[in-house]
Amino acid sequence: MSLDPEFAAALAKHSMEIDESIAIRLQQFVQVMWRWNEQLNLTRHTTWDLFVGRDLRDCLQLAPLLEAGEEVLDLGSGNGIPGIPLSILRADIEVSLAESVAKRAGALGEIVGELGLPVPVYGARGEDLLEDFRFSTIVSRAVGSISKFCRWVEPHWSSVDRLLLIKGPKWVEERAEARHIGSLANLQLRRVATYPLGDDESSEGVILQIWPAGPRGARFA
Ligand SMILES: C[S@@+](CC[C@H](N)C(=O)[O-])C[C@H]1O[C@@H](n2cnc3c(N)ncnc32)[C@H](O)[C@@H]1O
Repeated sequence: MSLDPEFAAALAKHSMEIDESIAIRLQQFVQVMWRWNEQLNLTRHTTWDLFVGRDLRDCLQLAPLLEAGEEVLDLGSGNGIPGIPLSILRADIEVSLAESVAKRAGALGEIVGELGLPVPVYGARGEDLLEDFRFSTIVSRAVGSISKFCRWVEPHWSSVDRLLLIKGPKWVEERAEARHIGSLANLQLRRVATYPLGDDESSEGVILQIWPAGPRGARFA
């Protein structure tokens, strides 16, 4: 398989340099996911420019924040973003996907199967998985507000070290709300990446790291 010229053009337009073998794996993912998108509502990003400018941009910002050997859960994976690109970009981490809508989880299982990726897919609410499984990092995009995440994970901090949440410009209001209602008590929050979103240079994406205050979270402080 060779690189689709429109994908190559979008990568060049957004100044992203990616090893060709990795780009081809990403292309396979997108093509299979877009096929499933004809039956299920998985994404509105159905051009290479939107995939690269929005989805891949977020994944490329997230990937270097993970350490080798991490066990990562993508909570609310939906169309597989960020979890599937992450597993392609970082073969040295273990990625699992949680998706609560059964049809979408089924499609994700078919997608990772077709791509031959070692990525377990759980048709379940991500927070419920924390009863039985441990993950070093939960990653997530477009699933819930900061306070909602804090509430979901609050009983399970013994099963996860930190959250890395991909957020758009509304993160500041979400943080204010979370502080106001006390969701961030006993937690630390730090912005660990900031980057321009798409063509709109005035709009920023961020990645927020949230972890327990005190000795347990000392290595992130
Ligand atoms: C808007 S989509 C986002 C999909 C993808 N992460 C993205 O960024 O494009 C949110 C997905 O999260 C799923 N979801 C919401 N709450 C969840 C939870 N607690 N556990 C697992 N999946 C959840 C929804 O079913 C939906 O498929």
